[in-house]
Amino acid sequence: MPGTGTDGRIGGMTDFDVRPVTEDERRGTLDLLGRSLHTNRISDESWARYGDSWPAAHKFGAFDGTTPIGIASSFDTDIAVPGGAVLPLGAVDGIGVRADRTRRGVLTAMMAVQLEDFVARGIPLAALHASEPTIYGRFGYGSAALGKTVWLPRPAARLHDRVPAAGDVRMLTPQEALAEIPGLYRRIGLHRAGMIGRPAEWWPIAHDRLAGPTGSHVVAVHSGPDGDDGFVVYDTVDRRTLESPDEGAVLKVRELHAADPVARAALWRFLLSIDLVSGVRARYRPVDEPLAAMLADHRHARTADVEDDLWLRPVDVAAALAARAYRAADPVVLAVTDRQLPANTGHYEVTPDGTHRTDAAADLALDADTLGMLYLGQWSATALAEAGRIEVRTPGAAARADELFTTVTAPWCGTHF
Ligand SMILES: CC(=O)SCCNC(=O)CCNC(=O)[C@H](O)C(C)(C)COP(=O)(O)OP(=O)(O)OC[C@H]1O[C@@H](n2cnc3c(N)ncnc32)[C@H](O)[C@@H]1OP(=O)(O)O
Repeated sequence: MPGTGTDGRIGGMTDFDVRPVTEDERRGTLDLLGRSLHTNRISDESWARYGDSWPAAHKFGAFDGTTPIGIASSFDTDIAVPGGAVLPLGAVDGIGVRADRTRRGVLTAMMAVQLEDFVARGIPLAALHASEPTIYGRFGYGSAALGKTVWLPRPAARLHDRVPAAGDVRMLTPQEALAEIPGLYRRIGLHRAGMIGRPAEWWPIAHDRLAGPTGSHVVAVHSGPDGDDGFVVYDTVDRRTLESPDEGAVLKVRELHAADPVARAALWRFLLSIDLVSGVRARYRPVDEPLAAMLADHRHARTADVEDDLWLRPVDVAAALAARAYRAADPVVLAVTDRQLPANTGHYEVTPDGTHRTDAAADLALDADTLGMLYLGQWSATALAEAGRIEVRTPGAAARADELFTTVTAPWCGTHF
């Protein structure tokens, strides 16, 4: 069976075996993950509520005897790529190594087994959100979609009069949200490269934040001429104190999804209309969301941060390159080097009509993680060459690659996992 029997023995200090997690080991490995991320031990009550979202499938643990010392988890879903195709995705949603066993190769062994498993199951792309940006490049993951944090102060920030906005916004009870939002997310669809499907096991934790005992999230839905077409999930942090009783609350947007610009504008207009709020903060928004242009005074859309959001790993380079669309331009030959999955190492010709392996000389040379950065269109080949990540072997080839790979819309994931 792929993924079993990887032994680790580093300097005689650590002995471990990487193998699939069994049913009985689910809770122990979730606890281990929680400890590594410095969250609380999972209570019986929480386990009863969302233990189902931690199935044994697609989890590999590093074990010292029967004791888990590392966990690498993923779930199967799909991802939209430039041009609109949707590809199977291994969504890596939980990585952790026990604090007394770090820096001895446990993660390295688990990542090798997880990648072999993706290969064996024919999954062409893997993705994750990184706790630290220095960890995953060595395993072939590249920062593929950025997200911006915006701050809109109230009451100063308001939409200008020509922003198209129609329809109604209504708030849902937690029970209505649980029933309606998964279907609405599906109907809105994966309309940007980088968006992923949300399988059944993704929802329970989100549900817990809505309807669980500590649930603080609020959901509002937009309805247009064809029915519900957008939703926002937010919560608030009260900043009123005795010293400043009028400070108001900060409204934190957890997610905002809309099928079209009208629904999106109406949801922003709604958020900016809520009383006793000193400002609206949203993290991981698409970098090209035109909030500044939507405001009467565009300086009130303050971009507080732009950070790495989705990291992408081409697992099957030929399949991944063949699946996305390219713009009209002269072909370019890429020399890809993949240290973890050497079968990917080779030359690929990219043309507007498709891609194929070739023996032709390469115009540009790059590693698998850099291909992950280039793939969704977030970074230009020119920028990656200037940053020393792409070696230009044929003068002018980076500009040609830019013409082929550029996308009009920035990639965006919009789902935390
Ligand atoms: C997708 C997600 O779930 S993101 C969440 C990731 N988890 C966490 O951040 C929880 C806290 N951290 C941990 O559990 C561990 O430190 C891990 C999982 C990040 C790393 O596990 P380890 O077993 O220590 O990694 P391993 O020993 O295989 O290290 C491999 C290489 O990566 C480097 N590395 C590992 N972690 C880090 C880090 N946090 N920062 C910088 N370099 C790192 C190591 O130095 C090593 O480099 P080398 O090959 O040049 O010697």
